[in-house]
Amino acid sequence: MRHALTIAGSDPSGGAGIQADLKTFAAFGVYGMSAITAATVQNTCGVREAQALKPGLVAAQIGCLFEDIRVDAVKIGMTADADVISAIAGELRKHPGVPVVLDPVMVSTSGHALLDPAAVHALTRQLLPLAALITPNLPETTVLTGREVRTVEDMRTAAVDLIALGARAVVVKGGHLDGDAVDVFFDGRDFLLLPQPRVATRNTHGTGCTFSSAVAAALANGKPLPDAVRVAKTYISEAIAHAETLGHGHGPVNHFYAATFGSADLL
Ligand SMILES: Nc1ncnc2c1ncn2[C@@H]1O[C@H](COP(=O)(O)OP(=O)(O)O)[C@@H](O)[C@H]1O
Ligand SMILES: Cc1ncc(COP(=O)(O)OP(=O)(O)O)c(N)n1
Repeated sequence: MRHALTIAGSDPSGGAGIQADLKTFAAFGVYGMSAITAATVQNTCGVREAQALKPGLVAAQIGCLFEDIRVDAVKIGMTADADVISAIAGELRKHPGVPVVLDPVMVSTSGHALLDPAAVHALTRQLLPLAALITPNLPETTVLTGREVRTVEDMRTAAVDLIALGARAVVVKGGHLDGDAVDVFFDGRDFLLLPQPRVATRNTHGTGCTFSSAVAAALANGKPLPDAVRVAKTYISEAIAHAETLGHGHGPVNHFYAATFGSADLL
């Protein structure tokens, strides 16, 4: 069995953050571990509060897992602030062979900051170079590149900018586009467009977390990066298409459906 580690914030409602990541790892038959960066108070209606853990505690969680259990892939989600980012980078630099998927989580759908805006520089300088793949959504791509991104053509241009910034490969996610949900993969050489019809649903809580942890799980299972991205896109598309309404706001996606009746290519 392969093993993956998520370094992310906790979502007590179970739709996003480490809870979504661990559900995704299980769907891919991957043993999941977690290092918590922050506690949030949130439900399907939004994030009310978030508090970062002490950086030393974040580093200690990561360190003690690597000491004990082989880690085949890492996913990074909410990093909260610059000190936590330095702590994560310090630990991951000790394990350069492990593929890292960085989801540069900045703001929740409900508009609550999940990353101190002053920490964007630390994220770009310290975490981006460690990542095999980064997976920004459109607003995060704008923050990282300074470029307004509205169309698939803008996404391609921004992907080139992100490689120039030091990313090894990127998926610019198109969940915030008008029209189809097209994601753009670029590894500095080849582009891969991942189109899917937009599902008309409110239940999109945790879609970015689920997508990035699906890529990490597929990498842990030994898939090459482009295949990992393709299977992750299939997984999130199935999980969104079959999401059931839960709570009063944006409900979670359906991991059970995607794992059981979705792509046969997860393992
Ligand atoms: N309504 C939707 N229908 C189909 N796919 C979607 C929908 N919303 C998001 N996606 C897909 O979910 C994944 C996460 O994208 P996005 O919502 O942009 O991330 P984030 O949650 O980080 O904002 C991407 O693959 C995106 O294309
Ligand atoms: C703890 C925690 N981490 C990340 C998010 C954001 O989740 P994401 O999948 O990027 O998008 P939305 O759910 O905000 O659409 C979160 N809410 N909580």
